[in-house]
Amino acid sequence: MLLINIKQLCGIQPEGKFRVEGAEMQELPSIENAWLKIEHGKIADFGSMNDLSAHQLSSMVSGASSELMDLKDKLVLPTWNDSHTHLVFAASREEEFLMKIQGKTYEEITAAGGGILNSARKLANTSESELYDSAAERLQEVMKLGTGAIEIKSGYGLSYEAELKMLKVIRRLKETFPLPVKATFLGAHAFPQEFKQNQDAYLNLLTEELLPKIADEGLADFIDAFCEQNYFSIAQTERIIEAGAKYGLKAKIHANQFTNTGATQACVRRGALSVDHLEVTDEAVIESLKGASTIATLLPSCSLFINIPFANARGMVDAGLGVALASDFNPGTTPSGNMNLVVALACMKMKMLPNEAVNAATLNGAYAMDLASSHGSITKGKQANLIITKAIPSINYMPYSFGSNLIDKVLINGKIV
Ligand SMILES: N=CN[C@@H](CCC(=O)O)C(=O)O
Ligand SMILES: [Zn+2]
Repeated sequence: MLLINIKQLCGIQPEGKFRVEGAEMQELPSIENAWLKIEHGKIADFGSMNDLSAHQLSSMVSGASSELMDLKDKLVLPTWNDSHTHLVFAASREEEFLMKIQGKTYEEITAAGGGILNSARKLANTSESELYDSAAERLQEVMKLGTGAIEIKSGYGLSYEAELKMLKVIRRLKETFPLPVKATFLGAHAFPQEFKQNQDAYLNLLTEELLPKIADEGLADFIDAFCEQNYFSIAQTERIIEAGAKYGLKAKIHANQFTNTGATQACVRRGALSVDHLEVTDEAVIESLKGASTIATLLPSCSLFINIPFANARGMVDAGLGVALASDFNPGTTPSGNMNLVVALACMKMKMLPNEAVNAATLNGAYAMDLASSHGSITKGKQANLIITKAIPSINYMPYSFGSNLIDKVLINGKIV
């Protein structure tokens, strides 16, 4: 396939560049009036139309005659890489939405029988095939909205059987969809009612029974815990991280969503791949991330939906950190997997410049899923997972015109989805 007359080819990075940080995030290296060639699902080559002689162009075009796209006035960029979702769930929770509109907080809704345990009750009575069908529908929808790689967590099972059921659904999504799907084991999402007074027994179930089984069947790529007051303490989270590490699972941890009690610092010390949320932070949190391999993953749609602070993206990037953006798609705090909205919110509510937000949602999102060697930028040899926009004036127009769908086509491995 050959794409020609691309108004702007955005997000070009050299091989070996796996994330962008600090001031570098403002750069979105691009070529105007570009071409790009796809072979075997990968980016084979690209360049400026201006550097092609008429002869070179005509021989390239005749070689690619089967699939030639003339993209005058359209932009091409890497697909969004959504590194934090809970896309497998049994049912929506719009009853909680009404409580929220009436002024109840997330904690109050949870205390009234909502929250994660509400989703777990619903999932316990839903079959694997029903779960697969609804998740597949959501995944198809977000792919069309530009998502070209995704992480999906368990965590609405909270029992031996139901956690495995969720992870098997994710495995089937991996097998049936063309985009990379990374599975994260989030058994430590909330304590089931029967373990509330015996938390150690639940941790034993997770680390001594479930983890060996999950590792044996290759059902997870990462491990996660909800490190928060009334959920998992720092010590419990550390135990989860260490247990995962024994089986080669890197940690991606829910941290600093509602309180700032040292969760991020503990995860950085233990070499987590990412710390996610970070709505409530201070200078010490930012300081702990400097020079770390751990990336901060920010979820602005969650802040919008449950009305909590937006993460201090500006402070983080100005301090030299790299940040990733993700959707947090889940039925409770973020019933949307639309990464275009995430990018727009990052600009409107977190003071990120459009170039920074695009980098955060593409290359840095890939980094947060260990996918940056194959995804996240326009680089020869990477997978041709690309967004082709409609005719728009500039990349800035994407977050600016936040209510419109500006995507014309999405290519995954060079094929239109
Ligand atoms: N904070 C923890 N987990 C989810 C919400 C889970 C739920 O309410 O169902 C989140 O990332 O926001
Ligand atoms: Zn989450």
